Amino acid sequence: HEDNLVFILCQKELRGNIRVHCRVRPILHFDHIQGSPTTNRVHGPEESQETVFDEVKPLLTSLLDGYNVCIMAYGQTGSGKTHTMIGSRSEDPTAAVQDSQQGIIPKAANELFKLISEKPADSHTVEMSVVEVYNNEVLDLLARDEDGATVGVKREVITTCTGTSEVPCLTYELVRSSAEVMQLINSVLKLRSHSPTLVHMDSSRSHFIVTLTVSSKSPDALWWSPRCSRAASSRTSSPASSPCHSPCHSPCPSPRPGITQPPIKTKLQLVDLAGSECVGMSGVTGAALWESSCINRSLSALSDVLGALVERRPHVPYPNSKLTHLLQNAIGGDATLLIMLCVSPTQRFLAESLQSLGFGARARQVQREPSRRKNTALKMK
Ligand SMILES: Nc1ncnc2c1ncn2[C@@H]1O[C@H](COP(=O)(O)OP(=O)(O)OP(=O)(O)O)[C@@H](O)[C@H]1O
Repeated sequence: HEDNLVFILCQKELRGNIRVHCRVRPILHFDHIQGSPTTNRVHGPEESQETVFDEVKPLLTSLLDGYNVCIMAYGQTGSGKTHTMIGSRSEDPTAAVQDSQQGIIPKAANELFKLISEKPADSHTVEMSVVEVYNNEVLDLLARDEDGATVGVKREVITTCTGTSEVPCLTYELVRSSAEVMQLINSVLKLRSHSPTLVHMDSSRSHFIVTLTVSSKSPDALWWSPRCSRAASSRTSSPASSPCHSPCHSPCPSPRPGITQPPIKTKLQLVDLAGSECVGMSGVTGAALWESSCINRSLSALSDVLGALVERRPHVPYPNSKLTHLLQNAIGGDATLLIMLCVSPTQRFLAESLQSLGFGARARQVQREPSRRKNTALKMK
């Protein structure tokens, strides 16, 4: 069809270890798509949520094997990032989303708890945090007011003495099932900023980051009922981390030093980025224009970070934006990182689609240390 694009993706250098998939959202009169090695995988418009998730599923196994994992959706506004990460929302917010319409986050939570159920009882606990980065501020979406209602509370990102980034006082909630994960996400999604634009009537104006921290006891510690889990059964602040600057952090005590090992913690970060936007096309003004400018600046900071990593520069500008500072451990650290590029294959969005593919190509050129396993003794039958 003359209005649509056929993507012919080609790439000279494929040297990095960041995986990049491209998802093309369906449009009317779509003919066909050709994929090639710019990305590790191209998901055509006809591919279901299930098929997309099949590619992601093995990462959940590696999470339980001791690797940090980050899955991030990137793309222009309206290209299908929220559809890919969370899934289609029904008109009726109280209605359950059909399995076939669920995105990566609910499916990943489901798979994670399925895998945990196959492990020895009480060997794993999962805590969850949810933040949004809105107008370059980090908001803790699980923080509650005195009536118990979730309210976005501003938090800072700091660099710890080990050079990693950390959010002191971030709220973590213990979750025991994928239903609990989705209940919490649905309760905070209403806090996420949305605005109508000329390109997308329900455009997300913030980056949305769900983190599931899995604590796994080493096999020799299974007899031990950890005091940490007692703390985690109520609401906690920053228990999953070791921020040396965090005033809220109280390290989990080892009950018998020298005999048991503390639990190993691995993180699954699921990121629905706000969409890059050409303000001329989206027609935003006033507060929405400021939001767009913050979104575009943070995405360009993300691209700068990738550029610095590609060139192996001694200084990587993570602190230039709250988004990159927050994602520092996943982008430059030891996490297995999958970027899902979302594109709308129409002539009208050619420049945005090329920009997204350029971002993906840059990510593919980053050569990082191979993902590191937290503890080789972790694998439990
Ligand atoms: N692969 C797909 N299959 C079916 N519908 C899709 C697909 N991708 C996107 N859509 C639909 O397109 C619309 C826009 O998608 P979505 O809200 O996910 O965009 P977005 O990239 O998150 O936008 P923004 O950055 O502005 O928030 C939604 O109605 C969504 O259901």
